[in-house]
Amino acid sequence: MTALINVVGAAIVDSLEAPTRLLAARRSAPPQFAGMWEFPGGKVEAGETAEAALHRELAEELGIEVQLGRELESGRPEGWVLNERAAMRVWFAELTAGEPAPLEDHDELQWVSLTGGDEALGLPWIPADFPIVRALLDRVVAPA
Ligand SMILES: Nc1nc2c([nH]c(=O)n2[C@H]2C[C@H](O)[C@@H](COP(=O)(O)OP(=O)(O)OP(=O)(O)O)O2)c(=O)[nH]1
Repeated sequence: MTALINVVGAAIVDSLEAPTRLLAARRSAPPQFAGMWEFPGGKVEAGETAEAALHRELAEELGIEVQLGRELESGRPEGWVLNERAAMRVWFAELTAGEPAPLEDHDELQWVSLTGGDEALGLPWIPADFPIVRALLDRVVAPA
């Protein structure tokens, strides 16, 4: 059996304390994901912690630094299942430095409302991300 690919993603919100908006990112590559929205992030590299990988990916992709908040629990240590080969852990995050820009892998960024109905769910996310977005909306409405 091949080990799962560990992916990390950030749910970047305007405020960890009282989130009202989420920063979604539209992928520009590879072709099967281009045009779909996702949580910025990427694969954890060998010898790297998940949190360090997320900070690295956010710096590379968006040119930002963040403070990580709590993890969006999936109920499994490996995180949210993306497909038969990969799972993604997702953390809430708040900007601490930089202005997000689509430097790498994305061609558009958009702040979407987490409080005004289903704006976030209206984006064409990568299909595997919809349960994650729904869980995030539930968490924001009813914080743990
Ligand atoms: N970053 C991210 N990847 C996601 C999400 N949903 C989802 O299915 N994926 C998939 C797409 C890819 O198969 C994989 C992550 O790969 P990636 O291309 O972002 O990773 P990376 O930046 O390290 O890229 P590379 O070194 O392989 O080129 O997870 C998501 O919300 N965010």
